[in-house]
Amino acid sequence: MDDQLAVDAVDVVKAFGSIRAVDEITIKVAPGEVYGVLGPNGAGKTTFLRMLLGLIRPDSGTVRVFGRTWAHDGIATLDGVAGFIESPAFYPYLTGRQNLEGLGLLDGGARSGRLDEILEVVDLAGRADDRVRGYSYGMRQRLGVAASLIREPRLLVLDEPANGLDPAGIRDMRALVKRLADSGLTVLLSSHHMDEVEEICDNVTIMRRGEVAFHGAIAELRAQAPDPGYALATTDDARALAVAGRLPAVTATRAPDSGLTVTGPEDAVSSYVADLVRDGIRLRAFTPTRTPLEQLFFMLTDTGVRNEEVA
Ligand SMILES: Nc1ncnc2c1ncn2[C@@H]1O[C@H](COP(=O)(O)OP(=O)(O)OP(=O)(O)O)[C@@H](O)[C@H]1O
Repeated sequence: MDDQLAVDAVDVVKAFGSIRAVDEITIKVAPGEVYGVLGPNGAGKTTFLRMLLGLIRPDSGTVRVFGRTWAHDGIATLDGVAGFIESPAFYPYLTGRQNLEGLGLLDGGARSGRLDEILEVVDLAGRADDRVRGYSYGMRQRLGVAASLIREPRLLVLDEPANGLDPAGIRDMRALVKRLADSGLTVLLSSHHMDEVEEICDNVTIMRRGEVAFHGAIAELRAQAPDPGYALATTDDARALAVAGRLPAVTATRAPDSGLTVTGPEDAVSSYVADLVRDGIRLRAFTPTRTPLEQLFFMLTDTGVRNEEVA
């Protein structure tokens, strides 16, 4: 049964000196799913992905990819696996297509028409004959995905593919991963931003200092998320606090600098705002702080929980 899994990593440990970068991690990825490995800087995501790509070996535990292990199958473990760690490197003075042709030759030559298909999928067909020197960072990242696709993998491993991209670049990368998943490819990607993965991943593992802080479906994670939080500034914050005191579902506290931090279910917060307006208190600012999922992510990974009262 487990041979059917794209990734079946069990109790994997990897230490660098005294640092247990990956500490008994178990991750199982079914074929065809998009799986997210999330965590703040230094959580161990890249170390785990490097083990999947065969760049380093685990100290203990087993990493099976489509049923194969390094101990038993050696280099064949990587059949059907492709991806990149950090940013891919290309020859800037060659075009995107020439770079892919060169990489294709290293792999024994891509089949005829394959490069055109790939360039279409990564949305670079119109720029394929421009030099990479003129590509945006987002285009280079997509060319990196294109390079991985030459080998016609069944599993694509991407380390923080949206890192360093602007919002449009993030949107394009997300759309690309969705297209690849729709074509049946299994994708395992890492990220340190909840909002990058929540729309595209079926399941996630959230890592904290090498260990699993959460493991399961995004829907399950949503169910555990706290109420949303808002930054509020009014013409009379003292009275606004008093109004909140009358509403059991809403919590308002003074923010460290100025204004108030308000948390509560969306409906209750809407009623609170209506009460403020009715009492003649005007709003100067009312902005969401973090989405509930982001808030949960920060709580699970102990990284800078700003709104303690949400916990
Ligand atoms: N080759 C190495 N030698 C020594 N320590 C390492 C090595 N690779 C990783 N580490 C350490 O292992 C821990 C996990 O690092 P890793 O790069 O896997 O985290 P990450 O979650 O990918 O973080 P980031 O988002 O910053 O890439 C860190 O403390 C890191 O300093």
